[in-house]
Amino acid sequence: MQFLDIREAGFQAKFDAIVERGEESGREVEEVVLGIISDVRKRGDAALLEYTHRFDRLECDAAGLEITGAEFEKAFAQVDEKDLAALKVAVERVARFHEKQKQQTWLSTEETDIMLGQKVTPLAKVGIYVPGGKACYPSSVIMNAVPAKVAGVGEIVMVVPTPGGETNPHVLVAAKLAGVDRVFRIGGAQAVAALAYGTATVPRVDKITGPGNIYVATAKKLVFGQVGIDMIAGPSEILVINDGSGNPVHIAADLLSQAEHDELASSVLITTDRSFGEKVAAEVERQLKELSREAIARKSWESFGVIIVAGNLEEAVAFSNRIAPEHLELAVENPFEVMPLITNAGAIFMGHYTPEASGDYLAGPNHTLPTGGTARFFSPLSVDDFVKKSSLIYFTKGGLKRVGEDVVRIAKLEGLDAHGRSVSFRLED
Ligand SMILES: NC(=O)c1ccc[n+]([C@@H]2O[C@H](COP(=O)([O-])OP(=O)(O)OC[C@H]3O[C@@H](n4cnc5c(N)ncnc54)[C@H](O)[C@@H]3O)[C@@H](O)[C@H]2O)c1
Ligand SMILES: N[C@H](CO)Cc1c[nH]c[nH+]1
Ligand SMILES: [Zn+2]
Repeated sequence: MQFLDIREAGFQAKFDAIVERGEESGREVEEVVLGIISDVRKRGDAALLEYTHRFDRLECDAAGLEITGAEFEKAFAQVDEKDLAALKVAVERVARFHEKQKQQTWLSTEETDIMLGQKVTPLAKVGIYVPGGKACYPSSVIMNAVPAKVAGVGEIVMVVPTPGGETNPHVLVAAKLAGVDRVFRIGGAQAVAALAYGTATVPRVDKITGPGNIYVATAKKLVFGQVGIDMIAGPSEILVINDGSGNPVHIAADLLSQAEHDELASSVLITTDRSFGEKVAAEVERQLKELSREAIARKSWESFGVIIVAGNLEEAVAFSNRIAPEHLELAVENPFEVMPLITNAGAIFMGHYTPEASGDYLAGPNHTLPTGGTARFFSPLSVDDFVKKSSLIYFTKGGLKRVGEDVVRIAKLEGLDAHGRSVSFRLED
């Protein structure tokens, strides 16, 4: 972990290194992932099975890649009643939030002789990636499938790695509750390639959404164009802005909540109070020892954990905006005063009683969020990701007469005669 002060010599260089976190290793991963994608594209199921064996230690034939009805039934029998109820609460709250995002087809009749609008069409087939390498994520099933369902997607195909062939029953139950149509036990870059290009067993989809580790995030970036993608949602990140108020025990727990996801996860605290920062640093050390995933969280904290002491809240906000974190906690006295100053963040958690984990599971907004500074231009996963829009244009004869001459004029400016004639012929009618 690095403990930095904005006023210390060399701060800027150290800060820039934080912002550029992982760029070097990113290039190496890209080479590996490119190889996997082109292999799956060329050899289909045969390559998919080989990589699944190599990375997930799962040996089966192509038919064995799809989860069967009997496996879903077994999963429901294994799940505790209270756990099932909690998953249902999450589905219900996430659905209620995403219902508000739904957009309708519209036609404007502002002009009596011209009608303009937008037709909203759900995607026919989407692939949702549910991570499963180092942890199981029933919550990611819900966060991806529910908005797809709300949007009216025709078919939802889910992929999830099952290391050692262990299928997590909560993941399967969540898939059923959220309305997933088919589930394949594959993961990593090979699963993304299979969904992008299709194999004899795995259907090709129109868009791939969902979070994953650096291999998954890189694969999605590389297949973009062949298939739609939602965003780059890679290793988790949290940044906490603090003004000295609140409880260091809580903030340490919040920082570790993201560190425990992945050795590549990053946790940053920017505080205006040095002694608060020191207390959080000590508390993180104490809490690390209590975690079942201590090894992962410790590696992440040692490599990408940072505590920064800022001169004031404005300074803290400016640095946060440059980092553009996936999750931003405003652990300050008046979060609603700070929130308008935030320009780059995937999700903003406000106040001392809104731990980031509330959003991971069931607050309602999506937990699939942009990472690696991409919150500068990406938004959280939403219903919008599962629809496409077509423009609607209708001219009456009068409408064309009213604006047609200007069309002809602009066509002339571009030297495109046929364009102009397609209008002028009609004007002569
Ligand atoms: N940004 C978000 O919205 C969000 C949400 C949830 C989780 N996450 C992140 O998702 C990730 C989940 O990671 P995970 O590892 O548990 O599961 P994962 O499913 O993302 O990755 C597992 C797969 O990675 C591939 N892989 C692992 N090592 C490899 C190697 N050396 N070469 C090639 N491929 C390799 C394998 O194919 C394996 O199946 C974490 O980084 C977590 O922070 C992000
Ligand atoms: N924090 C993750 C997004 O970066 C989402 C998640 C799922 N389960 C727990 N956390
Ligand atoms: Zn989390």
